[in-house]
Amino acid sequence: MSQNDHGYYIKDSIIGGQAAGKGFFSNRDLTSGEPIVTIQRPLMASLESERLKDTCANCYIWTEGSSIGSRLYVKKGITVQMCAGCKRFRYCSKACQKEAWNRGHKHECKNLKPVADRELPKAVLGCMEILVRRKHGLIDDQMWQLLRHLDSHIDDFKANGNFGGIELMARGTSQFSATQDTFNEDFVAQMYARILSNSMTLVTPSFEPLGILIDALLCHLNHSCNPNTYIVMDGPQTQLRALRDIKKDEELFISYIDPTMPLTRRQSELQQRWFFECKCSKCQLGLSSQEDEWAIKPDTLTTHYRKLADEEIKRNQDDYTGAPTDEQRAAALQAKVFHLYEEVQQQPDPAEAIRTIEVAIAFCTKSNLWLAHRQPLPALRDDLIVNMLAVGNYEGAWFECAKRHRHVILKLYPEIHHPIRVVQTWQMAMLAQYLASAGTEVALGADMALIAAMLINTINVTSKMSHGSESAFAKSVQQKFSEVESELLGKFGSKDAMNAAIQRQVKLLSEMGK
Ligand SMILES: C[S@@+](CC[C@H](N)C(=O)[O-])C[C@H]1O[C@@H](n2cnc3c(N)ncnc32)[C@H](O)[C@@H]1O
Repeated sequence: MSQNDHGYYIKDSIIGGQAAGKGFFSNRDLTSGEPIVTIQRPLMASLESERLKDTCANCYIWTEGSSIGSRLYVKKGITVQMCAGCKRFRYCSKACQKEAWNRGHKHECKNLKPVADRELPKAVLGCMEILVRRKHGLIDDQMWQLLRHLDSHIDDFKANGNFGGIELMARGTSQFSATQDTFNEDFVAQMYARILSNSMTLVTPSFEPLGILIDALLCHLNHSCNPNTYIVMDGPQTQLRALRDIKKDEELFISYIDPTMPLTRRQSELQQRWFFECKCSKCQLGLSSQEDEWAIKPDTLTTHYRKLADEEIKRNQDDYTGAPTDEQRAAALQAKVFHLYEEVQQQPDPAEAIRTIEVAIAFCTKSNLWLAHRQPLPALRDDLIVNMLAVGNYEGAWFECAKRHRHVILKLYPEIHHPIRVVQTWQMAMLAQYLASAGTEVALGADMALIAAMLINTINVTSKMSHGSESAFAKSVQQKFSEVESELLGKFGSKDAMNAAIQRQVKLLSEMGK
């Protein structure tokens, strides 16, 4: 058992009666929102191909892609310049370029030059970085041993038929990194497989995905669909924080996946990517957790939807056995909606995406089966908001935000500082502010500036818990709060008058989300 004074220790873990390798445990009582581990920079982080074009490869500032002013933690006018050597990585400043150069880029830049116009997957680039840095003495023995002890799941990759692809990628990785003299092909294939099965998603402070990261310490965190901690990022700084109060010696869990998905989706994603059957406290509830709750009993489906479900079952016969049951019908309708949801993820045109989302949402509501918090309905609504903002339908996006605020957020993210709850509420606040500045009359009697102020006031408290008061995100919220407060105080004359006016908007906000 390795002990330390950071709030955690690592030891063997048993989850739902099955061995789960090593895991993190708390070495004292922890309070909700408390930081547990802070890593200044993970061992390796690698950007998606698309993000290489607009994101600093050192501090991971994403310069583009803002959803209506909610990314105020990004300095205005910031741009990235391409490395003149490799023509692949971009940096937001000379200082960032220098830091990356000294961290190891100087040993790979010239090798990447001949393949400048070739797209290389993030895992290949990440694996190259690790091999090059170790070859040149830039990863110490202790970190290297931790990394080497991570499970590569090679046998699982062999069993699922993906090992051939791994060998191919590993060959390219060896060649492009010019490390064949130091590591043999088997070793590189194992390292590549370790990256695939142990990496986490690199995200912005507002949870937009940027790429992957590997950290040999954080990789020891096991998964639960009912996690008691979460990871938040602030550029390269990666922090593990408590989602709830945690007792000494409890295991610390993060969620590797979206834990709001129904049981079968969660299980199959965990099995496919991490090769285990989840027996966490939520999975042990089977179909009786809120993620698998339907609005009506499947045996009360209308004839129309029963017929549609039977057609789906017939079309996908291999997935079902015996005569259709009511539960199978509900599962078939769910599979159909997930299919539409997956179509939306591949759709680059926002107007087309909106059309598909509206079909899927109408299917959920007209079948009467879906509760507002049952997936993929909330995920479809999130995508609807993003795509409506992309086409400039700010009012439409507002009403979807109001519905999410009223029906979904409290249910899926009950903790006041749940980072997704904080970020979604912040997006909504910034949208309200935009509508106020545009003078849009959203609803009779609605004062969008006051609604924005009310939401910003809440987030000003909760973002300090979710992200930490020193984070760029919480600081940008604090700054916005001060601006809004002084503006409104000027208008209302006193805090009491301002708060009374805000209170009158609370009911209206709820009504807008009906
Ligand atoms: C990132 S590693 C976590 C650390 C791992 N336990 C170890 O000892 O290296 C991911 C692997 O841990 C195991 N694991 C994580 N969460 C689990 C869970 N809830 N139940 C069973 N195994 C789990 C699986 O083998 C998974 O592929």
